[in-house]
Amino acid sequence: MTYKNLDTSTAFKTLGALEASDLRQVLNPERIKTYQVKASDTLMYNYAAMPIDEHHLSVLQQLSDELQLTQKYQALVDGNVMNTGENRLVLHHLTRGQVGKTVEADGEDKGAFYREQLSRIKTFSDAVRSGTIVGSTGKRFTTVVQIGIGGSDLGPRAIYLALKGWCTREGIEQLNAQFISNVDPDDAQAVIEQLDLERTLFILVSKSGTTLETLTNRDLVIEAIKKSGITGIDPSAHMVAVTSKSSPLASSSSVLDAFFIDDYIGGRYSSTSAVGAVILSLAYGFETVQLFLEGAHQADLAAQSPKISENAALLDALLGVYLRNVLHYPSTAILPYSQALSRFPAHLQQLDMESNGKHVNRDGETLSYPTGPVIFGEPGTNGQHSFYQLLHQGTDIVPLQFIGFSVSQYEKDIQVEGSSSQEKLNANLVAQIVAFARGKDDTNPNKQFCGNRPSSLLYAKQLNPSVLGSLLAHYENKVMFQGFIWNLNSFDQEGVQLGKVLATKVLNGCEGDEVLESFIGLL
Ligand SMILES: O=P(O)(O)OC[C@H]1O[C@](O)(CO)[C@@H](O)[C@@H]1O
Repeated sequence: MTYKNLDTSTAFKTLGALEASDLRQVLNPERIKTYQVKASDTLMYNYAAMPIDEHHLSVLQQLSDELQLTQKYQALVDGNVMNTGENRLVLHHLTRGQVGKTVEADGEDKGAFYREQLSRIKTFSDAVRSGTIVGSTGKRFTTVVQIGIGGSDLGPRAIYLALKGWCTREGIEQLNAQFISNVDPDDAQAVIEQLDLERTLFILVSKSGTTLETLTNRDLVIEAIKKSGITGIDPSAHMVAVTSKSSPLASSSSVLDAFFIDDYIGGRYSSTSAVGAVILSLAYGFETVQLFLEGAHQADLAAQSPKISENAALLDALLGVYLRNVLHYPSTAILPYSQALSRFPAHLQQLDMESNGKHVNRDGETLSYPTGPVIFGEPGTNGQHSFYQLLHQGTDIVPLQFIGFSVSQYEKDIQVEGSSSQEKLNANLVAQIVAFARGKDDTNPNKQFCGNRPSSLLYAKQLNPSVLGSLLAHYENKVMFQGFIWNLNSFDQEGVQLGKVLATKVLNGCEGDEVLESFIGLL
């Protein structure tokens, strides 16, 4: 297998010479029906509103073949060292099923290790949910609070919120879940204020076991429990850990139990490991976790096909690179028309920007082309009343990724003026795609919409655990393929270190406790 920079590729040069399709002209019903690929059995990727035609597609296929993108994916799932910066395997796919070969590392079968953790999570969460395991004062747990940051917060929080409505309508018994992430003491305090501590189980999540924010928040919570004045309450009976076996947390005796991941699961790729599974299983039950993992596994299997006509993640990745490196668009907006996905753009922000926000290739050589775009987003229709003005009429073109569902989660809706709220939501979704693509002429330049603004659509019937799993894995695989295309290592994050080092310097007494004083003191 060969690794090479994008700008040395023959197919990329051919791609650059093609003229982009004009979306004001090309969007038609036939194209909408045919320009789509299954991301899994339940999730579709539609690219009718992308500025490309059959010619571009055939060159994108050549680009994929030339850069051996699916072979690289196969190498990854087969257990090769793909995180070259940290000399690690990349195994998050194994947390939801077997895509490649059996992987042996650290003297064990890694698939068996992740399955064993899942089985322990099932046993533990069943016991908590049934009341077999109770708090230190004998009361049943009704609330779980995840303490973690970055990948130990964003993905789990996004998936928890994404499934609440579905689980409620299904009648699934639920434990309430809350999250503490920021080292800002107000974040923890706002959560603690609302808790019945006797009925609360904290989940301390840190792969490294050394993250300053998480350890500080743990201590803050322990202090709050100790100071609560509740007779007989024991903080260690109200806390479990999710960490790696080599972390300092693993040997801590001050937790009720510990569940493990390892160095081969990157934080932003850890939602389907114990990092996401513990809270999801406690809150919604293990069956919900299983459905979620199966959906993710389906998308992983679909990502193996070398044909872009069968591989939505691969095609989404290639089209994203076309927009970024040929049309030079610097950002991408994620626009879920689903309130349940309110934190999903924030998760994708970390996934994409921490993975592919790199300026050197996997061999450490400086790249001469742009890599990962800036990612941002909000659910529709809220975003429409906020930043869509710039998207429609601003001077930058921002590619858009819409996400939509036919049926709401609670399935409770009313008709107002002849339509339901869900119909209004989806009417807005498709109206936006057409408005961005086609624009509108007007004699008043202020009311002119230039159009020709690209978008794609991921859609399914309803946001359920399996669809959510597919959606999550689709994006993980898209980001991975883009990393291969740009010849990056998408699995380390050295860019977050410098700020941590300088903050520690300030804390170690470098200078002052006022913001400006410490700022000057660092120079
Ligand atoms: O799970 P940990 O080790 O506490 O790390 C939390 C987060 O910190 C980061 O390393 C960035 O600082 C992320 O990649 C990670 O998700």
